[in-house]
Amino acid sequence: MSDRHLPHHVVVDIEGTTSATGFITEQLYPYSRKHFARVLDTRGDDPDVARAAAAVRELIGEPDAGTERIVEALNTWLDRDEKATPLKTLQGVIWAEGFESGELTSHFYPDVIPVLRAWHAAGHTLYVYSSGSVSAQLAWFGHSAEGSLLPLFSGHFDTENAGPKKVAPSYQAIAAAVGEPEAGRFVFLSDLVDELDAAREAGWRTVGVRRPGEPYYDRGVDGHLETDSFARVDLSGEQPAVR
Ligand SMILES: CSCCC(=O)C(=O)COP(=O)(O)O
Ligand SMILES: [Mg+2]
Repeated sequence: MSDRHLPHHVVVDIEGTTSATGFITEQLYPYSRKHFARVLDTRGDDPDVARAAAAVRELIGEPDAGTERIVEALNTWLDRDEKATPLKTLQGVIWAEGFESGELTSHFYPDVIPVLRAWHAAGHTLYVYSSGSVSAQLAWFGHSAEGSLLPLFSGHFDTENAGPKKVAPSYQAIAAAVGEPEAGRFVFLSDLVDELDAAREAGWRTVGVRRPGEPYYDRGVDGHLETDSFARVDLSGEQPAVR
C-alpha cells in the first residue's frame, strides 16, 4: 500500500459475495427450518429468541400468535428468501448451535480468504454487513474450513444494528459506529446493485461482485466497479480499482 493513502475500511456482504447463495439456501436454510419450533419452545428465555418472536407477532399483526403460527410465517419468508429481521435473528441462534456442534460448516469462494488475509495484513480494516444476523455472521466466519476468520474483522453489522441494506442511512450508521467521518474511505463489496447504490449515496466507494451462477448475476451492477473475484480488487490506491 502506498504511504500516501490511508487504509480503507472494507465492508463485505456475505451471500453472493464472499459465499455461494446456493450453499446457504441448500445447507443453512433447511437446517433452520428444521429447528424453528424447538428453539421457540425451548429457548424462549434467550433474549434473541424472545425479541424475534415478538417481532414476528408484530409483523404479522397477531399479538397472540403461538409457535405454530410463528413458524408458518418464518417458513413463508424463508420460501421467498425474504430478509425479515426476526427470521434472520432466529436463524442466527439456530445456526450458531449447528456450527458449534459441527453439523454446519461455512463456505467461501476460493479467492476470498487469501484476499481478506492480505487486505488485513496491508492495514485495511475489515467489516461485515449482511442481512444475516451478527450471531449468524460470528458463527459463519468463526467456522471456515481454514479455521476462524474472526480475528480479521473489526466489526459486524446487520439489519438490526445498522438498518436495511438498500438505504443510505444504514451505511451512514455504520460509518458513525466505526467512528470514520470520511465516507470515501469505505469500500463496500456486494452482489446486489440496490445495496451498492445505497452505499454510494452515502458517499462510499463500491465494488459489484458478479459471480457466474449467482442469482443476481443477470441484474448486473451498472455504474459500479465490477469484479468476478476479490483477487482482482486493488486497494493500494486512494480509490479501489479492478485489475
Ligand atoms: C451466514 S450469514 C447468513 C446469510 C443469510 O442468511 C443472508 O441472508 C445473507 O444475505 P446477504 O445480505 O449477506 O446477501
Ligand atoms: Mg448478498
